[in-house]
Amino acid sequence: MASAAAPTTSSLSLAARRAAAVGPAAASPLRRGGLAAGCQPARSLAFAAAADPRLATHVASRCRQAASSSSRGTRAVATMAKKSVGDLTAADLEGKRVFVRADLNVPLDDNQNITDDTRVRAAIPTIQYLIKNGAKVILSSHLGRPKGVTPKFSLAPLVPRLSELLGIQVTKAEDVIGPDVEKLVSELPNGSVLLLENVRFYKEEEKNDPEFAKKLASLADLYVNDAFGTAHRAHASTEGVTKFLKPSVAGFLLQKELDYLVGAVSSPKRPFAAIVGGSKVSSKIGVIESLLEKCDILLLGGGMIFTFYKAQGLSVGSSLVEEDKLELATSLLAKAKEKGVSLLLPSDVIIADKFAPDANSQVVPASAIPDGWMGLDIGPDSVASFSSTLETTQTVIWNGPMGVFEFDKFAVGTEAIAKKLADLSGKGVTTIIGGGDSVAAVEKVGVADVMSHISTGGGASLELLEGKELPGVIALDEAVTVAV
Ligand SMILES: Nc1ncnc2c1ncn2[C@@H]1O[C@H](COP(=O)(O)OP(=O)(O)O)[C@@H](O)[C@H]1O
Ligand SMILES: O=C(OP(=O)(O)O)[C@H](O)COP(=O)(O)O
Repeated sequence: MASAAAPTTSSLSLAARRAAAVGPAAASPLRRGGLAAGCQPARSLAFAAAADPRLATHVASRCRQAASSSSRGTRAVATMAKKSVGDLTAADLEGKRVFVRADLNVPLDDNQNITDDTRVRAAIPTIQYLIKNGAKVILSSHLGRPKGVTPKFSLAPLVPRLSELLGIQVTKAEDVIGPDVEKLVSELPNGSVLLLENVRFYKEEEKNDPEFAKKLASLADLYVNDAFGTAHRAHASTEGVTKFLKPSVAGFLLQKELDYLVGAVSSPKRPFAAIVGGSKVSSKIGVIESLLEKCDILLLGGGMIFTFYKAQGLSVGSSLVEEDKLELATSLLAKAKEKGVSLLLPSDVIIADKFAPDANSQVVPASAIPDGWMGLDIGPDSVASFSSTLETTQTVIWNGPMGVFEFDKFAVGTEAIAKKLADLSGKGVTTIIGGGDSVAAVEKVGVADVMSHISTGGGASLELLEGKELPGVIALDEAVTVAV
């Protein structure tokens, strides 16, 4: 946009105002804490506003500050901000067929009962907004990784829960495309929902086949992507379809995820601590390197610490070690030093004589792991020092458990960190749980509700934290900015 005057984020303020009109339904059910008060990037501001109307006023004001404080910053708005479903009014939506891609990939038990409905609940605000504005919602998702049509991966078990949460009867199609689906779509009244069958029953979905994407698009007038958990996949229903449907906009859940995982992490309230755990350093290299650019404190736990210990010349017994990553571990330690990041490794560990829930265990200093024993959790001194370090922070992001938390005996460190973050969240610290096993740990402890943000995407959140762009986000329309 060529203008001598600095562009402002007027469109974001508009988004904020429109989001405010959405009402409480637009607030994500996952959101419990407040947004970081630190200077957020403008994209995050827009997303915060749309995802949570309570933030609208704050966001509009922050957007003005961002616009006036830095023309460089506002250029970033123009290139990064995505158009939001909250930008669409009843005039845009009434009677329109809206293709909504959600991530309803929920766990089912042997009787096809949903065992964790988090993703269903997280999808509701966007659908509710569309229904209330008179749209005809064509809802699409995958479930599992079926190879062709597989009855156990049908989306049928989602219908009762969706209907209950939305307060209307959701209709289900037996297919994804084709004449029967087209007929059902043509019969949809305003403010109704048609759930398509598992989009991965067509191999063309994962191949991002343009003809298949075109057929999906032909069902609708416009597109909303709210499938954060699948936004790192360039599939027909997440990326391909945007080439045939305009506008293509972000849903409220997608916005909220980006708000926290990009916004709060890029411009955090400081001190900003990252806790990274999990099994292997190799699967977290990207995220550690990226976080070292942003955080003040990095706490490491989980199986990866033994590669760091060994790189420092300590004996690690039969703990998990990636021999080919010893140099990398050394260079990450050096990078932390160079960046002035305070990197903490556990000072003690809980070791086991075998990898089993009933293994014999003992607590030893990190420097004294005997041969034949393996470290499966961080020890009590480490929990205490990690906790007191976390006390000093204002923003914490956590990805990966501190130990083998699936075994009760070695879940203590992970559970203690989960409780500490819950405690900090209650004191106003922004706490972000970045998907995957850390979410399972937080849920196991029963403190999920108090965290500022719990991501609904494991792989997607990891890619975002690594600084990667997600195809499902990139493909969406840019928010319009205007010069004043
Ligand atoms: N000390 C350890 N030794 C072996 N495995 C571990 C250890 N600590 C944690 N793990 C395992 O790491 C796994 C999670 O790793 P990862 O997939 O990288 O994390 P996330 O899913 O949070 O991204 C868990 O299954 C856990 O049992
Ligand atoms: O569950 C999902 O990802 P996650 O296990 O990384 O959170 C998403 O629904 C994506 O599924 P996929 O990894 O089969 O593409």
